[in-house]
Amino acid sequence: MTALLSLESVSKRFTRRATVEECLLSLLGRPMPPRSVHAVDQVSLSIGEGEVVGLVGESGCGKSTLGRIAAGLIVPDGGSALLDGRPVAELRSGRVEKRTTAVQMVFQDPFASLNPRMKVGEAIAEGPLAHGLWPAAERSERVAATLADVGLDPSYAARFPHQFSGGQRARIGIARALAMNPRVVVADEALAALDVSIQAQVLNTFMDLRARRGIAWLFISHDLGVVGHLADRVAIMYLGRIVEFGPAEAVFAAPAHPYTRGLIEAVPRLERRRFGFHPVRGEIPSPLSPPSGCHFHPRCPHAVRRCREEKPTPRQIDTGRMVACHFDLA
Ligand SMILES: Nc1ncnc2c1ncn2[C@@H]1O[C@H](COP(=O)(O)OP(=O)(O)OP(=O)(O)O)[C@@H](O)[C@H]1O
Repeated sequence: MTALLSLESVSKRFTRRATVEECLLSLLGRPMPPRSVHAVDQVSLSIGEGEVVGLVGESGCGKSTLGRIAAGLIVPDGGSALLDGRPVAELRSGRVEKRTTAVQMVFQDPFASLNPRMKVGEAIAEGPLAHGLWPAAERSERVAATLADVGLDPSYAARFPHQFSGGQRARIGIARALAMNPRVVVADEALAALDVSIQAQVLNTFMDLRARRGIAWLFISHDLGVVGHLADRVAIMYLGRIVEFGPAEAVFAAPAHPYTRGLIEAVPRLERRRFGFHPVRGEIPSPLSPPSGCHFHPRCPHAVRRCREEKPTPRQIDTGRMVACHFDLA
């Protein structure tokens, strides 16, 4: 499949300020803890037209940062994010000056960014009117059609944010993104706050939209079970790096990375045979001081000395499948 959106070896570091306590302790001779986080470390990923790619990993592994780079909201320190071969964001003095409207983002709580006094119809129309994507005269019809697209009654346009349930809010978040007529939507934990039954309904909306509108999705979640229902291909991320990537069915049927195996073992809802893999043990290490070599080695049941010393180079194991592990664990 030809890539519509491609991330090519993108990296992003964040530096935080030292706290007052850290400064005082350093005056007393205590070493300063690291202040720089390598949130995304040379990640390459592509999404084809109308494709759903799931991006999975534990909290803090860099999923949101990667999603924001894909949407042009964050400038990577290195590498590039391209839509149809063109940068998703134009920069001036290292800051985003202009970004494409063709990649939109949906967040876990889309209402956090909404003015509580603004009617939902106004909130949906705000972006497309500002970008000249809708003729002002067609505003009401366009809002109504967008609400209908996500399974909501067009009369909801006149209501205020607080009048909606969690599932409806999630749909309105999707509607705001759809109003921009995107080719790719980055959904960042868009279902995480919802009850399981509501999640299933909103998932159906995603699938329906994909079938009708041919939109590609980068679907970010810590929940492999949810991603398993939706994604064509899946990327597994661990401490800033993609450790496994491939067609979702193939990855779930025969996961090649010990971390993927551990995640699958931990998902009760996946209606798959149990593999007898080791569940992921221990806590995710601090991204401020990640382990040497393969970042996963302290939690890996197969780790040997080489894993502590050498960063695994991603390698192809099958058509369209990649794993970053020194060993063939099959
Ligand atoms: N603006 C920022 N400034 C400083 N550090 C940041 C910033 N944004 C993210 N980070 C750090 O980068 C790392 C990756 O964060 P990110 O939010 O991308 O991970 P995530 O996998 O999406 O986590 P979660 O699921 O908890 O949102 C974390 O250590 C986080 O603390």
